[in-house]
Amino acid sequence: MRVKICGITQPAQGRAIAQLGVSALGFICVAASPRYVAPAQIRAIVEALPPEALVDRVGVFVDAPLEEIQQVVAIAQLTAVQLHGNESPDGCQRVREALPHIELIKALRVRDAATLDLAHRYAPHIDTLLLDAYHPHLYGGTGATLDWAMLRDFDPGCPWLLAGGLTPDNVQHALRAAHPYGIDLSSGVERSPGDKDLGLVERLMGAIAQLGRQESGSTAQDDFIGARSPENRE
Ligand SMILES: O=C(O)c1ccccc1N[C@@H]1O[C@H](COP(=O)(O)O)[C@@H](O)[C@H]1O
Repeated sequence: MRVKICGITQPAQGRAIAQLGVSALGFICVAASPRYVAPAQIRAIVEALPPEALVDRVGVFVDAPLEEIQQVVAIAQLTAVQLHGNESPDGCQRVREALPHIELIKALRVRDAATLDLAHRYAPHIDTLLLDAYHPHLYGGTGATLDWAMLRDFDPGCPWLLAGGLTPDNVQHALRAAHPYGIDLSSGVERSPGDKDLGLVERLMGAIAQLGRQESGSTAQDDFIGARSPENRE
């Protein structure tokens, strides 16, 4: 199970969260968000990560120009880009061609079942799909949940991440209902926007490991936690 914790703003918290065994850290590159971090600050967080922590570094953008995305990737040493706005499949393809070695994640904000039908149009142009809850005024980090039952058989044709209002308390319920290859959390593991609660991240990892043990009948958590970006582009 790939676990991405998004909205990291502080080097010490990025480092501590990486040491808890998450697969990816997310950085909000959207100036209007209370979780915004400037590229130089992301770089400082990345440089503070323990060298042994193999953690993906994801920049989150909303309808940003390609040149801006390229600049931030270079300055901040990102390994992945998450497009969280109204980017089209063609727009995703342009980012993919400009940044061929960077994982491309496209977020769809799910308003109803019709949004899920769009997924197949994106799959050929991206590495990973992410489903977040729809909010009329905000792009993300809202804490609103999806209808997980609707996602029971969801298969977009590429790996997908479940986001939207996940917490240590509801993650097992969500993962029994839907079957993503990974999850993404922001507000469910923080004290206030951008200030992560390490205790909640620890509880989250415990809840996922417990579910993995229950489902496999094993005592090892490694099979269930820790997958990094999909190697599906060769
Ligand atoms: O977190 C933000 O402020 C944000 C701003 C703009 C686009 C995306 C943003 N966050 C993404 O929101 C989802 C889920 O958040 P939550 O767990 O419901 O709080 C996650 O994918 C973040 O990357």
